[in-house]
Amino acid sequence: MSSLTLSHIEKQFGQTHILHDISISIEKGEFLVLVGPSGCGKSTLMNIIAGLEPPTSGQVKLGNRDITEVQPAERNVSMVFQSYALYPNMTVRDNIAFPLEMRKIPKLERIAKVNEVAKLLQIEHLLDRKPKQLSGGQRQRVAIGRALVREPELYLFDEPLSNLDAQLRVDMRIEIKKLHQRLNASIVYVTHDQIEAMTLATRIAVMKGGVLQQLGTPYEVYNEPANTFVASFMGSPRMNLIESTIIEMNQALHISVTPLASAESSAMVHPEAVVFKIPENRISPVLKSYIGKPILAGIRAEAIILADSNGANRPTSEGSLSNDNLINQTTVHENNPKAKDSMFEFTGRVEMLETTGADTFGIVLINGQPLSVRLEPNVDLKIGQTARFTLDLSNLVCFDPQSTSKI
Ligand SMILES: Nc1ncnc2c1ncn2[C@@H]1O[C@H](COP(=O)(O)OP(=O)(O)OP(=O)(O)O)[C@@H](O)[C@H]1O
Repeated sequence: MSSLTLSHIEKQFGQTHILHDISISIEKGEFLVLVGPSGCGKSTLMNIIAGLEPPTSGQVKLGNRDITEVQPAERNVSMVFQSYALYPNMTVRDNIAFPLEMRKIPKLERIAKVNEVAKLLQIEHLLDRKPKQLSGGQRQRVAIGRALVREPELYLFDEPLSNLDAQLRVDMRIEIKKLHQRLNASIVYVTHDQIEAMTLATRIAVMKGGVLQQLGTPYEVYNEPANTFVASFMGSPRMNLIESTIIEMNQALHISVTPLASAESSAMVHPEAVVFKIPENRISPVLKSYIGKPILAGIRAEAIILADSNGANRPTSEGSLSNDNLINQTTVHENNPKAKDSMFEFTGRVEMLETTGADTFGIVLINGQPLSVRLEPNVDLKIGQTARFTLDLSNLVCFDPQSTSKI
């Protein structure tokens, strides 16, 4: 297995600029997942790595070898396609053996390698069948087998599971993860599936419009997104981006949630300021220069939990601002010593509830702004009711509304 280095890759098709200055390095044994909206250039980048498409400029290196101009067959890279691309008239055995035959590997060695791969993928009993006698999942295994048998320096997987049904996708995802761990293979993998990206990747490259937005571990892209695009793209439901202003109060920075009145939500704009103290660990030196300025406060749905479904019977505000406005916040740790001091309570009205089985997702209005929250599956809430919620700001991410970058 080898490392892969893409340096300043540009790609134009005629006058259309598809990839802009893409530089990515992966270590030996890394599992890089490329994600991004349709048309952002993921497949074009894969094709450049495979040698199926030349870059307009830039360099591709496999280990220490510059392969930018090397023919696909000479690159020692295996690609697994979404369409499987099996030869319909050949048996499974011959399909898997094909890359070895092309390389003129002696017959006995070929047989041994095919058997070894078939055993690994548990398709030994299918070796004499033709592709049309296989299910989608079995075909995909054969396609993976054909890639494995070559023992390449790098594997490329272009949406390999997208033609499979939901259950098979999950099973194959686990198989691919196990395979990666077992072979310590270097892999570049394209997917539209968030869960695939989060569970398989050692690092994720998020692309938009041919530009690399962020390259980071699943934890980093999920918890420390580089900009609002990554924040919204990674994770379901998408990260809440709450229009707020940074204010200083009692020598501490706070977010003040901007009241947004719309025809439907005007009743839920809190009459008082809705202010939460920003935990120390979430304050970058730059954030201090935003005092008095608007920001977008990024908060994940799971950072908000139901505190009390009977919100109407609890006080909605506590404390006071120097200008005598009331603050709609209660620091939870004042009442519960076990709670973190990054936790606050607020009152919100439930606008929408959606159950997926394992979770219930809700939309709650806070100062007229919709907030996605992740709730227990059997939560006792009704649309239109007011409830108390606990908000944990320990993973708060602030964004500049103009540049959209993380502050
Ligand atoms: N051979 C080509 N000639 C001209 N334009 C092309 C060619 N191949 C791709 N494109 C364009 O390049 C852009 C990126 O395409 P690409 O297939 O790389 O995107 P993608 O991110 O893989 O999309 P999807 O997720 O839908 O597969 C698209 O606008 C596409 O129309």
